[in-house]
Amino acid sequence: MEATPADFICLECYPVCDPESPEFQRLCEQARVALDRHSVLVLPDFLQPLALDRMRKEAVGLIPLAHHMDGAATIYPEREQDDSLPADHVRRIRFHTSVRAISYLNIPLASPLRALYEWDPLMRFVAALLGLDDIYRYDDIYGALNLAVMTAGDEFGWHFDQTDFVVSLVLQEPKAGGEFLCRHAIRSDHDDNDLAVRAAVERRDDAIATVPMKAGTFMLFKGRHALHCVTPIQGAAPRIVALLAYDTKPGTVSSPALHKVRYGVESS
Ligand SMILES: O=C(O)CCC(=O)C(=O)O
Ligand SMILES: [Fe+2]
Repeated sequence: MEATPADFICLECYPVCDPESPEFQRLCEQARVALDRHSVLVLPDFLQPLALDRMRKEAVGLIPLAHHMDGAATIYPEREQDDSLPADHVRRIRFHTSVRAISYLNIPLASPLRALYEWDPLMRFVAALLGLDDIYRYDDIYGALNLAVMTAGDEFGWHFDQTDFVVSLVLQEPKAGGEFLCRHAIRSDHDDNDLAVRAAVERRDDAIATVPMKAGTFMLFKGRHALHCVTPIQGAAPRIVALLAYDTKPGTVSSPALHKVRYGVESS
């Protein structure tokens, strides 16, 4: 029989289709505490080993379709640089990023990863973890679901996201490095909190969390207000992460500038 998305998940630990179960309720409580304290929830061994292997092999086969983003950007990649600020202002500092991205358009229709992203019970599970009645898949044909491949020396500079929530599924871990660092709720919609942001990027901040990105892990992250980066990859094995994006509003998409830099496409 053909596998369904439910078969891809370790249902014993993560009963995503059984919201009434005590384990589901316990996960929601764990999520509430983790997201409130750190903006990030980590569920290890979420993917079944067989599904993980299929998804990893598929991702490796798609690498030739990836766009290589290699450049420096500020922590607010969506904003125009403000030249009236001093040159060393934290909002003008550029951080290096090198990542190969495979867009949603390039993920085959029969892909198990696509099936999992487009499966409503997973989205309802993510909404429940967030304590929300409804969330929406990101409406971006390139970025809603994408694969990020990073090889030796690659890193992802400090930034904030343009989506409310992202689930990262780790398909392959590097030998070393490639850790996800994040600083919980450092800014709000009304306050950029530049002083605290500077302390974080200079690593003078005890509140920076380090997430171990082990293969099979599900990581739910609130990246719009939490500053984050990925440390340089070490070793021959690429770090491969699938990024599943969601938003509180329907119809949300990334900016043309982000499409250009991340996927190499003109979208306006
Ligand atoms: O690769 C990761 O773990 C996160 C990448 C990231 O922050 C992003 O794509 O915005
Ligand atoms: Fe990000």
